[in-house]
Amino acid sequence: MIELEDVGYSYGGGELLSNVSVKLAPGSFHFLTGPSGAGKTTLLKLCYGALTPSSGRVLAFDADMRGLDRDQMALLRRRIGVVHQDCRFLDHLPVADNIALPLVVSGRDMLREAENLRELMSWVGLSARADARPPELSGGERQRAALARAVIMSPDVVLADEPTGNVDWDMSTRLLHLLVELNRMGKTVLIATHDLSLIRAAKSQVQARVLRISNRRLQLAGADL
Ligand SMILES: Nc1ncnc2c1ncn2[C@@H]1O[C@H](COP(=O)(O)OP(=O)(O)OP(=O)(O)O)[C@@H](O)[C@H]1O
Repeated sequence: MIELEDVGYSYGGGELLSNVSVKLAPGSFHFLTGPSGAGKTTLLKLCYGALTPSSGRVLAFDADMRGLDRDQMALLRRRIGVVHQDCRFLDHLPVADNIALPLVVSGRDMLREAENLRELMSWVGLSARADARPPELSGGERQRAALARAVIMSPDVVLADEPTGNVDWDMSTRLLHLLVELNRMGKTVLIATHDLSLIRAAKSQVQARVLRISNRRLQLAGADL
């Protein structure tokens, strides 16, 4: 699905990632962990083409991202749903409209999509909050809305950047459960998190590989988490 081949990433401040190779196989579930500033968000951005590697290459659905033109990239990005760390809502629009935004942008017939949107809002438990504005939402509601928006285009891959940041434990496990459900539906899932207790909680629900960024390298974490 998504494959990083010997990827390095450098910026003005120096080399952040070095010789990173990983394959997110179809239907797999991965956690990505590591200390703050290790490069988790950067690695996610490389996976969905928001950043270009300084060396090596990123393949998505067997295509080298670097060789894709704008339209091809746009099509590819529809197959990858991203839950951003900061949610990124349009605060003047109701929650339902924010969730539906990817449909609108891609020119879908919103009348035909209405049922899809209703079902998705119910799945994340936000039916009663459809008309609220994002600033009125709690942290957990924001994260669930961000998850709904990430999957409204039925992507094959879901990349979630700290989806349980700023929510309590009950909400963290609820969000985790939603991501596990997506995986059971066949989606490839990658969650970046510094929360090791979340990773431990997932063990009884899903077979997950845990990747850790340490000293610019990506390693497979052992069972000692
Ligand atoms: N293009 C860039 N220009 C400047 N700084 C950058 C750039 N790319 C990454 N960085 C820096 O690299 C570091 C890694 O950032 P990143 O957000 O990927 O880490 P992270 O592991 O997700 O951290 P956190 O857990 O705190 O979210 C940060 O210090 C960031 O400021």
